[in-house]
Amino acid sequence: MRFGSLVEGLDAKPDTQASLDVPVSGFAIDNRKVAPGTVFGAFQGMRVNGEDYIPAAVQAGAVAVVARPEVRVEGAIHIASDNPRRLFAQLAARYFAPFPDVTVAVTGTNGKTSTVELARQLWRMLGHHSASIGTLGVTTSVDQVSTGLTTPDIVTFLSNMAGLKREGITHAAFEASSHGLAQYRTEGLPVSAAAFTNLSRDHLDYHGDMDSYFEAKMRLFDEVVAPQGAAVVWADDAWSGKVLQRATKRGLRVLSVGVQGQALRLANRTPTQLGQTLEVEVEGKSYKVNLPLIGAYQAANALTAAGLVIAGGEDVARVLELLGRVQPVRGRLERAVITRAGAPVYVDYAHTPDGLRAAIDALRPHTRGRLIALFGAGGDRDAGKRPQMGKVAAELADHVIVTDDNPRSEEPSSIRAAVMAGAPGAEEIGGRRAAIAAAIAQAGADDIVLLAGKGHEQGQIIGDRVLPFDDVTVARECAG
Ligand SMILES: CC(=O)N[C@H]1[C@@H](OP(=O)(O)OP(=O)(O)OC[C@H]2O[C@@H](n3ccc(=O)[nH]c3=O)[C@H](O)[C@@H]2O)O[C@H](CO)[C@@H](O)[C@@H]1O[C@H](C)C(=O)N[C@@H](C)C(=O)N[C@H](CCC(=O)O)C(=O)O
Ligand SMILES: Nc1ncnc2c1ncn2[C@@H]1O[C@H](COP(=O)(O)OP(=O)(O)OP(=O)(O)O)[C@@H](O)[C@H]1O
Ligand SMILES: N[C@H](CCC[C@H](N)C(=O)O)C(=O)O
Ligand SMILES: [Mg+2]
Repeated sequence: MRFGSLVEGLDAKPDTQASLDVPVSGFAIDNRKVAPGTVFGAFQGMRVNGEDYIPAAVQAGAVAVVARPEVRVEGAIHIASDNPRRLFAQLAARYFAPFPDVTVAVTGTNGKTSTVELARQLWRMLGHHSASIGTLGVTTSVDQVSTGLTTPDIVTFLSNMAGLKREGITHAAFEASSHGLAQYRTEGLPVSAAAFTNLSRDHLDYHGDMDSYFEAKMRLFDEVVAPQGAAVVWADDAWSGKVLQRATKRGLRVLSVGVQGQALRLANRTPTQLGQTLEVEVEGKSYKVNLPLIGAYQAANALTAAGLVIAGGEDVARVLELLGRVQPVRGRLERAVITRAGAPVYVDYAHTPDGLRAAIDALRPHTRGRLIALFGAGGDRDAGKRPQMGKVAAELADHVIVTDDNPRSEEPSSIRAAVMAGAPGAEEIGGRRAAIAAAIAQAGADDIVLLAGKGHEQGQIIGDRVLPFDDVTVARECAG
């Protein structure tokens, strides 16, 4: 592919008279990944300034550099833009195309992974070749490959999407995290529908305040989803009204979902032993759904996923019926083991105050005795959420154990202290294995144990080392 054809028609200003007729062999945002023929995106980051690596990228063979107009580029074409991340995404998308025919995105503080995974499963049961991209990696019905981040960088994202298309995937759902949206990591390809799950405290270390965090997420509806696209909005969140306004203003086809939803109205929800029964009203008709997942939050994610699939033209009755056959999502209210005493141990990815509330609320109807909640808070992440997580747990659980969850570069005991400050009466046990062992030893026959915060994660990040750690395995070992 020639660079000139990639730039054609885009609002891009090559500041050179040199020929644009050069072959392009790839795209990179990290100079260490530049090979001869690469287009390099030079962006100002949080940690370092990618513009400083332009000479190294050119040295390594970059043929063009996408960067701000004021930046100096020598020895390669300079494609200048005031928003280089966006332009880079547009160029890269042209290079990597084609993509799966139907692509949908999910944003929100909690529920993205569950929603994209359930959408993938629904499509598969409808007979489509489907995939999801997010925290669990790239998932198809035959494969799961981890990418490290929820929203991978733009080059990984677009090349993964193109790779899926080559494998025959026609339907793909991806998570759009607020970091990813702010950094244009998931742009360029046509997105036919976007969903909003909820908004609550997280990531304020990066976004500053809730309004900026909300705005970052709204780029999905304002800019990323296609102009003729659909917005699926969980209607029962405090921020939903604002999202609905934005989506309507953009002229999107709006499907609101939930107790206050108009398109899919949740008229009733009754927990059963292994799941829940939902009564859903659509265009005046009532449908009964036997969802084999527990928890109000998973009902919300399941209906949001159904909304995305229905927005793509699938039959309502069929989609709602298929919700009765979905599989659990890895690490989201996953039952790891039943202890010798008879207490079920659940692993969940709750890592925010709201997530913890949702996880505890989900388990409460299934608890006859005490609900024992164990969790920690991540290091080098939003510190303000720590006492709030403590407070939610202390209020809603019968016993709280505060332990470690990826301390990263921080001192584990100070993270625990910050959580403990919000959780009067909690027990502090450093070292996650010892804490899990203690929780399991304390649980009686009627009790239930919640291990929150790590879900599917396979490691404990201490300093810059990742030690193998899996809550499900450790729970089984401690219960054995
Ligand atoms: C805060 C954050 O989101 N950082 C991500 C972001 O960094 P950044 O743009 O600020 O980049 P930077 O490291 O300052 O570097 C600036 C530029 O210089 C380039 N560079 C850098 C060094 C070098 O030697 N050569 C070079 O070219 C980099 O590729 C980058 O383009 O872009 C980098 C490249 O893609 C990511 O690796 C990095 O993720 C870091 C590791 C991270 O921990 N991110 C987390 C917070 C994250 O993104 N989480 C979200 C949300 C999870 C959730 O939903 O809860 C996620 O989507 O996973
Ligand atoms: N709809 C929801 N409402 C409230 N809490 C939820 C909801 N969905 C999930 N949660 C809580 O958040 C946790 C993470 O869920 P999930 O992985 O689906 O979210 P996510 O948005 O992908 O998270 P991340 O930001 O880490 O990628 C769950 O384990 C649960 O505790
Ligand atoms: N995607 C989230 C996951 C947090 C999970 C928790 N285990 C932690 O490490 O804080 C983040 O990077 O903030
Ligand atoms: Mg996720």
